[in-house]
Amino acid sequence: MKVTVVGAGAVGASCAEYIAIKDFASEVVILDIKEGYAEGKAMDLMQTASLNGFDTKITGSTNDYSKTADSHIAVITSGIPRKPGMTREELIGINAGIVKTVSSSLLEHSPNVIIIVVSNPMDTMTYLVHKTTGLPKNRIIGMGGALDSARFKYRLAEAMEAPISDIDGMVIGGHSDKGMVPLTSHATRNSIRVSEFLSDERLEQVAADTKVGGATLTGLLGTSAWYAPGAAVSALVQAIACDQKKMFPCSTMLEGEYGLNDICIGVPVILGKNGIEKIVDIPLSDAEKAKMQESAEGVTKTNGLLEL
Ligand SMILES: NC(=O)c1ccc[n+]([C@@H]2O[C@H](COP(=O)([O-])OP(=O)(O)OC[C@H]3O[C@@H](n4cnc5c(N)ncnc54)[C@H](O)[C@@H]3O)[C@@H](O)[C@H]2O)c1
Ligand SMILES: O=C(O)C[C@H](O)C(=O)O
Repeated sequence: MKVTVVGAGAVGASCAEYIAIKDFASEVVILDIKEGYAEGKAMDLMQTASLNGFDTKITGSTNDYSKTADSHIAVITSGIPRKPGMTREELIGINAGIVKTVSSSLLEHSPNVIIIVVSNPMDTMTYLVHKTTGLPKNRIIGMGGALDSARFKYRLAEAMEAPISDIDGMVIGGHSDKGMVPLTSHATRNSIRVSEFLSDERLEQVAADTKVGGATLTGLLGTSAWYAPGAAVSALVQAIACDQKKMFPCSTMLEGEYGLNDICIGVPVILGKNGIEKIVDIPLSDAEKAKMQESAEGVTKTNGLLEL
């Protein structure tokens, strides 16, 4: 199983590291446009192999896509991250051009590849890859919901003073400060609804903190986060590579599901060897439906900025 990670920056390197440590891929190619950068990251990571006990071969490439040939899965992390005070949507001007060029270069050398889009604004970048590559929808996956759900579980565990392994919960909707829809009424601690443990006010605070999870970290770090994003991407890559049939919220092209059409937005999907093998269309409460609709309007507005 060969995996390519485009962008050797913070998220790309973190994701390559987690993939290697889990040791399920035979090869990870990291590619970056910056001369020598991907080669350097690959060499540094390879020098952790004997310490961390993995056999995955990691190689680097300065913009030479022939080295990515016949990849099964490719992750696009190339592009600029936001700075404190910015929204993800503000990145569209630079990142759209990068994502368009990168996806077409990947496909030249790996016509059967499954693409995971990470660059922001992620839902719109996922839509762009659909519109410009014409790939079947199961092979284009936007990563956002897996990360947002991990942050939701972190905030729930914090509020309940519970171990995170006790918590289950999911965030759907757009991967944006305003567009996320944490499914608070479905979240549980060992199958008991979290509303049994937390007041409505505390749950609202958890949801609010979850939605600005990325912005909070950007404020603290001066650039956006990478450990949890890298871990979230590696979980999706593993689900596909190992045909796990695991469910994650991912940005996918909707054709009527959740009452939405011609939009990529986060909903639960089953991931296996074919990429997105099923969209799980769960019933939402009226309040959740309204939030999902509002989120979709935000994503559609950003999609309107694309030059297609
Ligand atoms: N979807 C998510 O949940 C999520 C999470 C975290 C970050 N992100 C996004 O991921 C992107 C990367 O974030 P980061 O922190 O790793 O940024 P970074 O600046 O650390 O790394 C980006 C890398 O992309 C490279 N690059 C730029 N243009 C390229 C091209 N045409 N081809 C190949 N490489 C190119 C740069 O040289 C750089 O090394 C940002 O857009 C960020 O907003 C998304
Ligand atoms: O917050 C960002 O801009 C990066 C990413 O989307 C995140 O949620 O960490």
